[in-house]
Amino acid sequence: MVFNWFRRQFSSNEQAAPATEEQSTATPPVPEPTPEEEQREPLQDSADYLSFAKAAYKNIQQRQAQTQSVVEPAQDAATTNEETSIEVVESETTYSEAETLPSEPITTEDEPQPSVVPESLPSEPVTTENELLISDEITVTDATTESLPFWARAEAERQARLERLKATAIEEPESVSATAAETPQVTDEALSIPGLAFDEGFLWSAEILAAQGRKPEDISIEEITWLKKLRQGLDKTRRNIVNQLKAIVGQGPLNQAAVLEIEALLLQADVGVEATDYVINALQERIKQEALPPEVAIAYLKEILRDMLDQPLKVHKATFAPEKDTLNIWLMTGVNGAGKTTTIGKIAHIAQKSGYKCLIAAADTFRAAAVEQVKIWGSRSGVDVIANPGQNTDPAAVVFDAITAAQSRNIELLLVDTAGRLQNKKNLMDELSKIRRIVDKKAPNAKIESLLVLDATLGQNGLRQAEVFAQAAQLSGVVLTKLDGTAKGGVALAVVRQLNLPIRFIGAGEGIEDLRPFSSYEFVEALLSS
Ligand SMILES: Nc1nc2c(ncn2[C@@H]2O[C@H](COP(=O)(O)OP(=O)(O)OP(=O)(O)O)[C@@H](O)[C@H]2O)c(=O)[nH]1
Repeated sequence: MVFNWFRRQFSSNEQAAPATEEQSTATPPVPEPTPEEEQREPLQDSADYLSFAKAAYKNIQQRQAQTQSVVEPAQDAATTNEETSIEVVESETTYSEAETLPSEPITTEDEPQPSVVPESLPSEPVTTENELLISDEITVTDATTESLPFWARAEAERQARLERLKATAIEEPESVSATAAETPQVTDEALSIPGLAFDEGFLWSAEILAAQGRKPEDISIEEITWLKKLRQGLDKTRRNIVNQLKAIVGQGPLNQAAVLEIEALLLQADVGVEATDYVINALQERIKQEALPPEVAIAYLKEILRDMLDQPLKVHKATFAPEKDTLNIWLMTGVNGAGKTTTIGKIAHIAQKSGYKCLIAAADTFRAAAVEQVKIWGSRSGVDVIANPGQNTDPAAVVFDAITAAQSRNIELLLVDTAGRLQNKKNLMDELSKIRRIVDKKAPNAKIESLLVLDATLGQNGLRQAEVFAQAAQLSGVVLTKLDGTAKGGVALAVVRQLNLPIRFIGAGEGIEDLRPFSSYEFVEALLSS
């Protein structure tokens, strides 16, 4: 099964067979609600959301069952970090701008087949009739929960819902299982697909996807897994600011004193002065018009944060995906330790799984260890690496060889790991602009992107570094890494506000699956969710 992360669309025909070029080319961009979806009544209350989650869960179970019957279970090497054998092409070119560039392509081995990795498969056969027998109606919250502020009430309702889920076992209708009589009493385990429990995280993730107009049958296990990881990754930030924020907002109509408390909280979360001023001014403008009850205040705050995160998309293109059947070259910049190499491995992994032919250029030749590290990530993601064996060799030569190899192999996405040292701005700028000149000369028709990899745990310090790169590298976006490692996830707002660059991907863990395309809606919901 190919899930195209860059398009966030899971089309049923891909389910039948690995996505072909045409299918994955045909997959529509990130799901804008279709006309019928726009007409569809938005889900109203938690009963709707529960039905949606139940339908989504059942669909995932059915897809797993179909996959199980078609494909032998296969370990996803990338997720078990087993290293698959890949080709490391040693590039011998020495390159100076004075010389004419060598023309003949490098001889290449057969392209290793991209690993189509079926998802991990459930153990027990699952049938289509399996119904999660959960009472659809949600019991009206009792008096105790009524007295809670709205966000705590939602939590209490969710807990009640979860208890209800646990209390109602799945009963296999007689027709479904010949051995129904011997079927042991269904326990909690039946409520979960291996690796995907029907739990609070699932319900929250399904709600987020439903609110974006998705249909239950479109929900994929990959998206649910990522949303759960994103929310978990933002736990530190949420605990740090959100509970205080909701306590402030929950006291009643938002007033001037509360707004000042919010200002202190945002600064504490590394949102930065510029972004904080923007949020506070927007809130103050709004409370001049009307006193905001808690749930309205939180909803309005979410809207302000989303608008701020989407601001750069007025200048930069909204969707960020490699163009199919053409050479895309993504230059990855950032200081050492920001997570560049890890990010290259993660992007290579989702590119492979999304049906793109990918190649990596190890052009950060300053440290031999950095080249070795890129090779390790290449083997984890099953993507070949073009590297130069020499110590401290010319990065431009590696880029040249990598483009030659990419062109001869019809590669669609070439990821270039560039130097990250900030020894001084001039050297950095010279090196990056030289690489850019080669790319423009050697691959004039390629789609070029230049991404800054930024360590979220550095907070405002990271931003000062980012400003140097922003001048040197003609950046078209940011990859924000280590969100799981900081209580200052607010730095995402500062990045966007101060650099006016869109966040394109976020990293929330050291594993190869811990990076996904950025969605402002999902980020803000994970940040402010109860
Ligand atoms: N917790 C967490 N750790 C991360 C994340 N991304 C990268 N790391 C870790 O950060 C450290 C640095 O990552 P690298 O990819 O080596 O950083 P780099 O920018 O390539 O640094 P150099 O290799 O020195 O150029 C490694 O230990 C990674 O495992 C993330 O999203 N979360």
